[in-house]
Amino acid sequence: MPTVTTPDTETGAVIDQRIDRVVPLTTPALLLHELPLDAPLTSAVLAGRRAVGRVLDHADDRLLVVVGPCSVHDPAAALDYAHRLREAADRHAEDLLVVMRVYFEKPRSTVGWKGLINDPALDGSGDVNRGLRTARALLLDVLRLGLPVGCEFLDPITPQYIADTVAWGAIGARTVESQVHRQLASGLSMPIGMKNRPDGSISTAVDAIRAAGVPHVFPGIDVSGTPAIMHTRGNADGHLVLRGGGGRPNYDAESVAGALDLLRKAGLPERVVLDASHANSGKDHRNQPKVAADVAEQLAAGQRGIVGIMLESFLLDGRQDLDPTRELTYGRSVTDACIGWDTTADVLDHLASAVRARRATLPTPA
Ligand SMILES: O=C[C@H](O)[C@H](O)COP(=O)(O)O
Ligand SMILES: C=C(OP(=O)(O)O)C(=O)O
Repeated sequence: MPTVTTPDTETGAVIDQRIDRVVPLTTPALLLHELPLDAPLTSAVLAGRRAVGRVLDHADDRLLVVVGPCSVHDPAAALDYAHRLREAADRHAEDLLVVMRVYFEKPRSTVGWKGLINDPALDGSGDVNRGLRTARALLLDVLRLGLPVGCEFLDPITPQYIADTVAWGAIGARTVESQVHRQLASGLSMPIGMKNRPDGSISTAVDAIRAAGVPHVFPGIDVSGTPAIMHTRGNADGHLVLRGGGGRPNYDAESVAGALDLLRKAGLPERVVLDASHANSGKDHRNQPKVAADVAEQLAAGQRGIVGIMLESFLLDGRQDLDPTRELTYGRSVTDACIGWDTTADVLDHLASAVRARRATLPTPA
């Protein structure tokens, strides 16, 4: 055995020179014990994942709709939103598979609020223990309402605390090239959407789907919170999410055809989810219905490669700044601008009728 030498830390001059303080983090097992996924909810999550998988595999001709706030900052408002979404999801169940966006981790271009898990008090105090508890409690509440949930996985540790509740996951535009995130996706139990890079590169996301599709070995934590070597099986349900980038949208028919061609050449299933927000809307929420209308037109024309759409939507339209000196407006996003509820309901109606039109283009079974 080689001798393990540790640096001389007697003077405290070697390690943690830029760590201000260290606070104990609860373990995943403790949180799962406190807020368990009971048997009916477990069945609901499994059913949600299967349903998403069937849409991705074209075994179900509905459209996956991942819709909800850009970020959750107020669990009460998110649950209020979930009640409305649940009604709409039921109404459109024949045509749309609605998954609620319940996003707790925000990747920032530079700096900014990093989401409810990181900072549940919205004031920079960073009470991650409270953030994880609040996030998990809300996820269970949304599941109890009967909605599958979707979220972005950003931190490689947090999935052990919440991933059991999630039916659809995303690796975001800023991390899609990261080996850490591709490895993580290879071990996640739900279908994972890989977003194209912020500069518009689609091939990076295609590479990510391929990388996450195979087994990996990497250091992580197990459910007890113990450091562990994770041996993954690979995620066969990886798929591309087009969100625009490099100053250009990529939801249009020509971009979709190009992306499907890229997937085919890479030997991957030809399927895309179109994000109506982010660079596809130029970050202006008023453009999201226009993007959705274009997507609806492509669906009605018979485009089967489009398996889903993402919408950033909340109770009220637009966005507001986090300002400690002012009370926040209830139901309005504190990150990207969202479409409000009434617009969302119209967009869902429009998409559902486009799915029916696409269905009508199918040859009638003999
Ligand atoms: O979806 C949310 C934002 O687009 C993402 O977190 C980046 O935001 P930022 O560019 O404002 O930091
Ligand atoms: C951050 C997000 O998107 P993107 O990674 O496409 O910027 C998001 O969907 O919240």
